[in-house]
Amino acid sequence: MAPIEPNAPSQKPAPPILYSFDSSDDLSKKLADFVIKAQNDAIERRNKFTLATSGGSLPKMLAKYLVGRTDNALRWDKWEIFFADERLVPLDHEDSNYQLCHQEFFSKVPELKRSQIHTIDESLLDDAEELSDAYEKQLVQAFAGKEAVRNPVFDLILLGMGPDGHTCSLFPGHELLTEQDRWVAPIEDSPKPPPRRITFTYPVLNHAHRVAFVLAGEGKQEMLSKCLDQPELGLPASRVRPSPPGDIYYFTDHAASKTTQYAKSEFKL
Ligand SMILES: O=C1O[C@H](COP(=O)(O)O)[C@@H](O)[C@H](O)[C@H]1O
Repeated sequence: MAPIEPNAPSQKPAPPILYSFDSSDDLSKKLADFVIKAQNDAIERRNKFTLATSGGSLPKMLAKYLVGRTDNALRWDKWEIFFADERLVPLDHEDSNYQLCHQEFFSKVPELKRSQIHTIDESLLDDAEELSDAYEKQLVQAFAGKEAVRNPVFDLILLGMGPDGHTCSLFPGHELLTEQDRWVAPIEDSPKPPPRRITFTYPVLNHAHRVAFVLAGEGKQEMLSKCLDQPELGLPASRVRPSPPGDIYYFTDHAASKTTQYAKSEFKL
């Protein structure tokens, strides 16, 4: 999608910043602080906060310290939420990333209006190409409006990582790893069920202001090490390297970060 606008000067992406916390509870607490900081920066810049979230283990950790706060830190009316990937099932299906986020998060925030949450068009479930294009149009409306832009610039994209190194629905060895034109692409042969999905592509992931992987537990150890210590393997997750001035963060607990040799940073906002 969307050519136009001159290319940004090519600079090297910033190296990943790795945070490791004592527990997944501590991780959730710091993640909430980080999201609030991203929200505040975005509102100051553009008076809205664009967030893309993933499914899997992320929504629960994300919601833990964002839901039910009493400090008025959250400006829910400024949020605009997208899905970094979605499964092509009805929105109330147990495999739907929207449904998972709704259960764990959105349903517990009455201030969030349904119109602030960009879901797939269920009437297009039979046609992955058309559904994907329609979702991309929602991004175009949110980020381009009347102007043409080369890429959307999310304030924050939150990602998970599967045991094969996939992120969003970008899987090892898949042709979508080289997609450079579309912002959103269909995939009908996902090795992880369900097979039919849509996913953000690297042009979206790598133009965000902030991208954060959120990884807890021993099950994430091997892939985290491979991504950070051996980027030359080219795993889908390790290819997420936002162009300057974007930054990439890894929020982990000690169980996940036990074996990586990559330098850990002290968490500060
Ligand atoms: O299939 C998917 O998997 C990834 C990773 O999930 P996790 O349970 O290992 O955290 C997830 O980020 C993605 O949104 C989802 O569709």
